[in-house]
Amino acid sequence: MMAQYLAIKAQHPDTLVFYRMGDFYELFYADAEKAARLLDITLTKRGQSAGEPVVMAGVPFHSMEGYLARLIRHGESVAICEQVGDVGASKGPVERKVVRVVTPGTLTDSELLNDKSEAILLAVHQGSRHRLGLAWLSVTQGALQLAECGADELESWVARIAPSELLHAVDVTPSFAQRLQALRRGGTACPLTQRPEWQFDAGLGLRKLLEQLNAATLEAWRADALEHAHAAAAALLAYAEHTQGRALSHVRSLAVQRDDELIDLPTTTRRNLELVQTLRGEDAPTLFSLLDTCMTGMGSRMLKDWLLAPRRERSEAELRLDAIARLREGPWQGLRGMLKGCSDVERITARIALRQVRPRELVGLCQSLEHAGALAAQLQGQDGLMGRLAGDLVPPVDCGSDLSATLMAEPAVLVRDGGVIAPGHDAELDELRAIQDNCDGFLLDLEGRERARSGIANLKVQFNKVHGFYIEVTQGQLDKVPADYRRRQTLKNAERFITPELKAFEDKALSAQDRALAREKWLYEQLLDRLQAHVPQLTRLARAMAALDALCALAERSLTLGWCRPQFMREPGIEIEAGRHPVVEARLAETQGPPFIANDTRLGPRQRMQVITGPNMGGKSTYMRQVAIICLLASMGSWVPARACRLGPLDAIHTRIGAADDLANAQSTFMLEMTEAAQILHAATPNSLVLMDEIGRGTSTFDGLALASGIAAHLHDRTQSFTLFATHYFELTEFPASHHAAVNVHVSAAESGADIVFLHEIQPGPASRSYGIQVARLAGMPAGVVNHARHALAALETQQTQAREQIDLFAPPPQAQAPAPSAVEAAVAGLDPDALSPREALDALYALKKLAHTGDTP
Ligand SMILES: Nc1ncnc2c1ncn2[C@@H]1O[C@H](COP(=O)(O)OP(=O)(O)OP(=O)(O)O)[C@@H](O)[C@H]1O
Repeated sequence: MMAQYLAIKAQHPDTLVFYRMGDFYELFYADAEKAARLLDITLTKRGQSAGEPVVMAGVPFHSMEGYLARLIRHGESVAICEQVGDVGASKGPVERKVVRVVTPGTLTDSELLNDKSEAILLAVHQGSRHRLGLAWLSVTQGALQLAECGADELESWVARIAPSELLHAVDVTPSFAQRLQALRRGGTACPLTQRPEWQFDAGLGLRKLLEQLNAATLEAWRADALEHAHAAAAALLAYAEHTQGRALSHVRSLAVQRDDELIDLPTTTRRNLELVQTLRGEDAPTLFSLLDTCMTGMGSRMLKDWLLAPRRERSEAELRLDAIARLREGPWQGLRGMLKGCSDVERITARIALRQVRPRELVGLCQSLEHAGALAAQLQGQDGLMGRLAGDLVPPVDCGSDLSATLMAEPAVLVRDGGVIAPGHDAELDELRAIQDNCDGFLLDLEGRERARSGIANLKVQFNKVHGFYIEVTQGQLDKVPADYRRRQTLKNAERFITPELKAFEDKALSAQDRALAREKWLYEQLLDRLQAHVPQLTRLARAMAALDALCALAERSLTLGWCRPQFMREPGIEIEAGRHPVVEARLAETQGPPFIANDTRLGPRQRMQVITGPNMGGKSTYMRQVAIICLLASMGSWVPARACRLGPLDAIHTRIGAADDLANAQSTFMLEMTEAAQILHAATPNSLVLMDEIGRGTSTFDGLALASGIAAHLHDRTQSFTLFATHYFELTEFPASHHAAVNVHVSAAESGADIVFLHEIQPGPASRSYGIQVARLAGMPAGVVNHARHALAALETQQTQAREQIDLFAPPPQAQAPAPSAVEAAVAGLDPDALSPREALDALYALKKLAHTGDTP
């Protein structure tokens, strides 16, 4: 057995092998030690192999899911090795095989997956000339995606794709290896899995893609020239198939992502805007947690996808806005009622294709198909997006009826336990089940008949596990035993017999159970075969259901939270009337705090930059974020928290807000701040929205102020992005005076005695002062400290007014002075070749040579 185990283990060196032995999965040696540590299970030693005791640890097969989930969370992969041969069929151990490999990126079990997010497997291929090929896939979604990018863009792509596992070739260049390690350290950490180099082969990838999509060329997807991505796809598909132990017949769609098609949302932006995670790394309250009132997991996943990958092109967003407008008018509540009981059709469909689906999931699918039919009927006659969804929601013909006719209404959890196939579906199964059910009746009947035949009144027909069925006759009655009784066993006071009739019954009854189980398994496989044909249509249906769910959630949000429909315009600009920050507003409402104060925003070609000043706690960050969030919501096709909103073209949202020390990457707060700012200055365009919050505060005042002014000038003059620039440097309020497209605004505050009241209103003009000391007082700073600070402030202010010298922070730097000519240059300039004799020319040449050598004047 150990030889068999070691042979299997050799094929899965980096994976924990769960080796099935009876009711347990056992792990051996290093695997056992690792599992014992991660799962807190007992390590034992048994027997000997090659002279050493065998170290092992096991988990019961029926609670495997829980253990698997914990291992996957630790980034481990597990190969599940089952007994596939018949016990006792051959000599030696039962044949065993790895039936599938569970890895973080290829999970399909509903118990192991988070229903609000996808497990995504990403393969990255290092191509030539610093280009990378990317291919990714969610096995449960069955949608392949390809992209190519520059090597330095890897991090932002990985952040956007958010993979659960990343594949790369064993041999990569040192610089690429460094990038991969940086990913591991960064916020986008995911397990890295190495695959053999030869699996990243472009030709192989192209062939596999064509096969998968059943197409002759990839032109229709504009993917035919993406060689690096083909290479990544080759490794991706090979690995996914390897883990599932079969081909992925449900993977039939392909999309190519080009970085100029999506609105760029760098990692920092996702983090700073708290789109799906708070700054502390929690799931709520975030923009997504506020938006997500979906009824199904697949709806939530689609909504998240819309939020994180908004398109620059607006036609799809317009369709969604139209659909939300329709839903608001009436049907959203009814539709949500129908969506409520629906199962995760998307994941169930993938599990059908992978033949891993469980009976109860299919019953769930059957009910969901009824709902889908009802939803389709409700949407009948609509045009636009809703019409498209209505078409896709029509269930495949006969699929539901087949499921309901084949399966019991409440089947057992696992097919191998039996009790899954409905009575009346299969005559043979019914007969086998009848034998089991009729057992008691038959025995009573036989007992009666035998008593009458033999005249033995206390004769009993019984069953035990060791001896099977028998007729028991007590000692005193043995002389009445009929001639066809055969002795089976002798006890002290009785004899046990068997008759040909009882023997025949025994054979039938005992085998009936096994045969019924085998028959059920076979019938279930037949059902799976029939369902394969419906997989493409079920996939479309699932996507439509998810989209409808997401749209209904957005319609509900827009009504409940009082949002408006945004308008897109061709001209550049961001115009928001009475905009609000939805998450801050919701939190204030929850805590019964003061109402949220709405603010207007008007940015356009003539007014591209707002320099925002005002007290701490005044609401600067909230205001800036709300503008970004409103732009993002509009771009994904959602209504927005405002009274009106008009939005011009948008290609990116960049943010530089606050600074958390990135100790893991050994970057100081200031270094990080400057790195992020530099990235923005390089990447932003006139169609980008840039939020800069208190840039420069991480260093000394003069350095900080000088840098902040330089950055503001660059954004204004060079990149010309739409910029919200919040600052505590009052000096920067002079910026708009010399920069035509910049204006001052401030968040208002009022003083009442020594206290300060925040009005949270954005008003034109610069703030008059900063109120830092009042805010500190509000925060509970000891009176002594506040008093000290007041005096110090007064002293500093007087000193500054006296010493103040008018410095023009924003004047362009003087041209660097042209360097003085070198000694050689000066000597050459003094020569007139026409006036030199050959001898003088030769002398001059020697002199120059010497000069160049010593740097001396001749
Ligand atoms: N428009 C608003 N209406 C009501 N309350 C608001 C508004 N804006 C901000 N607030 C409240 O004020 C708090 C502080 O806001 P915010 O963090 O935006 O201030 P800030 O000016 O950026 O402060 P700092 O300069 O210290 O970073 C918020 O948590 C919120 O509770």
